[in-house]
Amino acid sequence: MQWKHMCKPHAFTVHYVQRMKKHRWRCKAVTFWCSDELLCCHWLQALTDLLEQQTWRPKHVLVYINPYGGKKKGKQIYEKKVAPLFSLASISTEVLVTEYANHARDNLYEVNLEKYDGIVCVGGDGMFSEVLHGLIGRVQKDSDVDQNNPKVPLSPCNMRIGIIPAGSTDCVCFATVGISDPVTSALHIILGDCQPLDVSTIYHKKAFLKYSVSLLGYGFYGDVLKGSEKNRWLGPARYDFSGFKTFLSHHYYEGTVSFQPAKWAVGSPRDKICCRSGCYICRQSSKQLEEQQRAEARGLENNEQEDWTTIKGKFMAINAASMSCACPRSPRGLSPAAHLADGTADLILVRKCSRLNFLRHLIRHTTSNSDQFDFPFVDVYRIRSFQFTPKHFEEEDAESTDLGNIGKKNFAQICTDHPSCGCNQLNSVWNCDGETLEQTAIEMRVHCQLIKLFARGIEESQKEEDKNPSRV
Ligand SMILES: Nc1ncnc2c1ncn2[C@@H]1O[C@H](COP(=O)(O)OP(=O)(O)OP(=O)(O)O)[C@@H](O)[C@H]1O
Ligand SMILES: CCCCCCCCCCCCC/C=C/[C@@H](O)[C@H](CO)NC(C)=O
Ligand SMILES: [Ca+2]
Repeated sequence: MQWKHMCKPHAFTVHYVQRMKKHRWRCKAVTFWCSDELLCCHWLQALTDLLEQQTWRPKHVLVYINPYGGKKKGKQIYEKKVAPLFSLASISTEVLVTEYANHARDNLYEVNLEKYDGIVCVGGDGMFSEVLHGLIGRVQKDSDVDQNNPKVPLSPCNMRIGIIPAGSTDCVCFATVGISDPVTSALHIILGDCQPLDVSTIYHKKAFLKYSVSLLGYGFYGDVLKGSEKNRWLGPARYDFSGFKTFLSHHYYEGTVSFQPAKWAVGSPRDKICCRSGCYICRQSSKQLEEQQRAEARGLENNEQEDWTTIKGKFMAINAASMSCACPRSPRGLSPAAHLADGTADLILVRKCSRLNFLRHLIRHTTSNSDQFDFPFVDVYRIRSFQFTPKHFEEEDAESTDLGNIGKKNFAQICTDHPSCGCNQLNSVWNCDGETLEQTAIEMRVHCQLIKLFARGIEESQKEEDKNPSRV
């Protein structure tokens, strides 16, 4: 609210949020005036009191800006579009423009977090991942939890993170707000929205590697990312360029995938029930998971023995999506019915197939509305954890004494399987929320609602509500 000197004697202006098309929000203003000063003051006091009752709204936030993400406009976006809204909403800020990669992550280990009501991250998925690692790591350190020990439950983070999209894909922002738009995201922060989010931990030989909230992808999306890093100068277009090249190279990778299905989960990857604000599936699944964990703690169920499913094969892509992974390039996402806060991920296995078939699958998950899983070479499972071991790793483990032989044997296998393309690529890399992982043999486990964002999930559109009137 703001006092204004106007031609009328007494007036005040109320700024409010207006919903526009496609989940975009804008800030609008309406000015009230009257000739009675006392009445005007009463109104103003009543509104101020109401605002003060909204204790979930942040008052002081810590802002990290990556000046090099996306089109390198992070600083400009923040100064022109976000800072004026924060000041209008009386949110005070401390701003750190990062000077090197991992600056924000390292800073989060040192800073006095008690001073802040939230953290704001201006950048893309990579920058968000930095902040995520800094915050989760810091909370574990403060609560004496060893994040490197896969058996210890992690402490949840109550400090919310807001994402101002200024990257190339901005998948986490898009999938939690419904649009990549800095003003909309700033308004969600100002209103103090809260969206819990699942976080996956990734280990190599039981040693902690990374956290992930969106895509953990091997094969196609690993190769797209690896190729794109060489062409960072192309900005966001580097993904399309690398995507095209990766598609032409048509590699597949051999290995073994084992996973634990999320038996308690309500919903399945092909039920077409998308995660929306106040999602019923997330609420029910997280409740069931809590019950299951209590039973496990009492020793009624032994999760270590619980049935693992194992699939050996040749894969074009292995994608674990902890959320839909919707983004402007894939508006429904890699797994449209995956949920933000249900404690599960959708594991998508795309087995070796022809180029044409792979293209059909790609087109379905990037542009068309048809079911991308409706192919005989694609399988999808809702899981709580999974492991992947590439074929050569299994062999290396078995014959670790004779490395020369393994090299020859693997090269021979690739050449006979792939006579025409002459490829010699044994392994892909993992794409972990847009960062590459060095290790290929990994284990992933989902932690239900480990962090919270300043968001509310994607709001149901009128069309969706008409289709699913009784959902929420
Ligand atoms: N000052 C800096 N100099 C160099 N790199 C930085 C700096 N600050 C952050 N980074 C790193 O830049 C990387 C990419 O940033 P960001 O995610 O913002 O953009 P992007 O990669 O273009 O977008 P997306 O991840 O959405 O595809 C991150 O991994 C982050 O760690
Ligand atoms: C035949 C051409 C195909 C082009 C494919 C282009 C890429 C499509 C992008 C969909 C990605 C959705 C998953 C999001 C992943 C993000 O975590 C990550 C980092 O921002 N982005 C990418 C592209 O890996
Ligand atoms: Ca999930």
